Amino acid sequence: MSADSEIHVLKPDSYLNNDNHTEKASSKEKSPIIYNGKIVQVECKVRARIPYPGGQFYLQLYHNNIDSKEHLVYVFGEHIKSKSLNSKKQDETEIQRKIRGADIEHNLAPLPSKNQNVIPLVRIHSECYTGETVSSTRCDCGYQLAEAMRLMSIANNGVVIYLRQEGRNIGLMEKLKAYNLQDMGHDTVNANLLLNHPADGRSYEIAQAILDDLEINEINILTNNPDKIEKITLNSNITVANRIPMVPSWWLNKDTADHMETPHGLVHNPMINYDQIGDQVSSSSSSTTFVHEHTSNGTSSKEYNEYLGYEKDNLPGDINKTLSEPPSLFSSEHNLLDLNKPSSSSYERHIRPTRPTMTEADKYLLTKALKMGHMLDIPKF
Ligand SMILES: Nc1nc2c(ncn2[C@@H]2O[C@H](COP(=O)(O)OP(=O)(O)OP(=O)(O)O)[C@@H](O)[C@H]2O)c(=O)[nH]1
Repeated sequence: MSADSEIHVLKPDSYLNNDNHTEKASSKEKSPIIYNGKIVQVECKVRARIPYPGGQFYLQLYHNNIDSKEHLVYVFGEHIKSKSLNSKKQDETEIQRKIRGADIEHNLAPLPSKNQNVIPLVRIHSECYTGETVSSTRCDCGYQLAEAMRLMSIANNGVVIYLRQEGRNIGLMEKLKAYNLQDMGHDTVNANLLLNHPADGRSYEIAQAILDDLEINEINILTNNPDKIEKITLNSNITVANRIPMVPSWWLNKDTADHMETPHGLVHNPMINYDQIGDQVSSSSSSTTFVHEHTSNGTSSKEYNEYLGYEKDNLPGDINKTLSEPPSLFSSEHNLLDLNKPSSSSYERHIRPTRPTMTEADKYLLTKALKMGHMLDIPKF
């Protein structure tokens, strides 16, 4: 079942047209958020104003009782407040409160009064050092973050929950190994499986607790990932009012513009034999498992691999077999930045131009659509 069958889908532009805004529903009764039998608790330790090329937002740093990571939140809009940040601490002086950023308002931008009752845009984003900091063009993470921030800045009503789940929670070291496996011809899913990691090992209880801390219980979510929608609403009082697709800008050129008009599902592309790709995804409550090795009629997903430019079937299996075979490197792509121009900010760098040919990021996106069930229609290349 597609998440879109239950959730209204909005195009980013239509969200920003105030006529399509949905008013906040009254809050429902709350139940505690549980992870491994433990009630999840989060606390916003500090909040600070961040000026950036798209405007200003508040960066909030959280601690929690589940892991030792410092999860972050980017708040767009003065009206979104943290309960834990602003709660009174024992023996705290006024200056100490100010240094934590409690109760401080900077009047970041004039807030259109009607936005205050509107369901906020929410992006639950997993850390991607490679895509966001060193601008790897092997994924769309940097673009997604920049685009989410752009939309929230315009709406002046949104929250990025930035979870420190590098590499879909396998960590940077394992992710770099996965990068090497991708250079040997595997896609991002198979690379994880070959390293004995789940294709996607993330869960979202901490994000649920952060939303609760922000007193947000109804969201307009920016995602293509049905698993994320399912997990953020699981056993919680959070409801998703609308989904705003995160279609990469370079998939929205004139040749591909019509793909947004199609319902979720794959646009017919003569280069792919969809019948032979078979069932792409089946979900379990703990992790997502992928059905891709063979289709129900026994044929392999060879066409899928060929389409993406992978040389062989390259299905998860014996890692020694992988290592005994010579790496097949993709051609490198250095045409995204004009190196003769002054260096642009990472925000600008991720707003990428239209691309005529299939890149490594396109292959990553196709793998997400074809093997991970992401709700992305495929343009013609
Ligand atoms: N293991 C692994 N993780 C990756 C790779 N490329 C990006 N990531 C991680 O994938 C996460 C983002 O997941 P995606 O599947 O791209 O997107 P999503 O968050 O599930 O879905 P959207 O909400 O639609 O963006 C981040 O934590 C990235 O670090 C890769 O090649 N291997």
